[in-house]
Amino acid sequence: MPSTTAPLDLLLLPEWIVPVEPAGVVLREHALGIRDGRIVLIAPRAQALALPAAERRELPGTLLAPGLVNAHGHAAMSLFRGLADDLPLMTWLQEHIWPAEAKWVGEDFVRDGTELAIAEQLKGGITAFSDMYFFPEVASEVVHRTGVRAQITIPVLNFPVPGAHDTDEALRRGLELFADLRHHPRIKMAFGPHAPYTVSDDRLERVRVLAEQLDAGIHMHVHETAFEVQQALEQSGERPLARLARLGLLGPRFQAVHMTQIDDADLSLLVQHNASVIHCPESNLKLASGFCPVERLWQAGVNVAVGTDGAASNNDLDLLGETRTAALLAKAVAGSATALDAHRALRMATLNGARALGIDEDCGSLQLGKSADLVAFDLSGLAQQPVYDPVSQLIYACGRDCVRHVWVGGKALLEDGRLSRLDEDELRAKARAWGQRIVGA
Ligand SMILES: CSC[C@H]1O[C@@H](n2cnc3c(O)ncnc32)[C@H](O)[C@@H]1O
Ligand SMILES: [Zn+2]
Repeated sequence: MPSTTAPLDLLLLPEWIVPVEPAGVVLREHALGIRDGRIVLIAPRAQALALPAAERRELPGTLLAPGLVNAHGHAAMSLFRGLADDLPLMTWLQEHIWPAEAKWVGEDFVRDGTELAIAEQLKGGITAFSDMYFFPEVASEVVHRTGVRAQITIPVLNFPVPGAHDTDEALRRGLELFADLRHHPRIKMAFGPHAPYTVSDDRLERVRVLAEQLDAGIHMHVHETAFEVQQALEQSGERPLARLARLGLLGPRFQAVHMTQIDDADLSLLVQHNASVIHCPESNLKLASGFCPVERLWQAGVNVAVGTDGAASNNDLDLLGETRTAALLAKAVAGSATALDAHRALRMATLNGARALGIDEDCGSLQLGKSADLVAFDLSGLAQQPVYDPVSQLIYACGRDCVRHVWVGGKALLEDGRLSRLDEDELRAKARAWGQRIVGA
């Protein structure tokens, strides 16, 4: 337990604090204190100002919230942003993205692409993200170095992938990484079988056994399109989610990404196994994949988180914008304007994401003892006036330009909109050089 007497390292004095848990609360005239990277105080301003603190930071006009959690993405695909637009999923994947990955994805690509993605995400208020890509050892090194928090997944597919000739090699290397990072304070390893249509039963069974042994998450694209479900029914007579349930993969650690197709039996399986759904509305819209019935899931008690997917299908890593899209789309899909209100939308983008990734003991809400993973949004701009409900303003009237400061584990990674550990000019130059190589080839 944090000491109650030692001086605070940092006392933040924003206009509003939105802890997310308890739900619906907005604190005014309050302060948040940090010691040793953890939240140790949330108290009325006057009371907090009486306490000793190494640094006090007035944040007038800002809303302090938990850092956003991007629960699904392919970080290094930031270097493929805009490479193949306006195509349906399977054409996009099979005719454009997989050939490009076979040609370009190596350690340097993953290092540079992941750095670019982390920079973009921090500038958008994201303090934790899930990464489902290749060379996880390279991605995790970048996460370690840049100070952000992440779930890194081990790729599992039926065919060779960049960085692994086969599943044996991918799992062997992945397990080494699990062991190396077992006690890392900010990196959590998980398994990333790509999708039901690219991973065989025997491979899925190996993933299940290993995930059980290691108490690790399983992160997978599932029911992304109606075509995926239809094809599985034609080939085997079984829906993909039902197959995963039969193979024993579903459980509280299972993270089903997309789920645009949900019948009553699918919903029962998700509820029964306490699995999470990760909703990626903009990728689903752009690839015309379908609509995830978020309100129906929420009302049934399913944990729904939100993700951007990769920058090649979105085309940005803007979780605040994604959450706004999710809130608007949920109303259209449910046929009800009360679906996914602003407070629940923020919860989906923070605590639900942390819960899906199994890191909610550490982050996702502003509660005593949790890591100080925070974002300060500036609501003083003209486009945010007047402020009746700061959470409504955040979800419906703010863009990434409102993100002022970001802390992870109490360390400032974005200060006044500037990255403290990454050089933007260098990132821009590297990204442009990759773009020139890729289009010039
Ligand atoms: C080890 S998984 C990485 C693999 O997934 C591909 N990918 C990116 N976005 C999607 C998507 O929306 N559906 C299915 N597959 C996707 C990515 O290009 C990598 O090959
Ligand atoms: Zn994806």
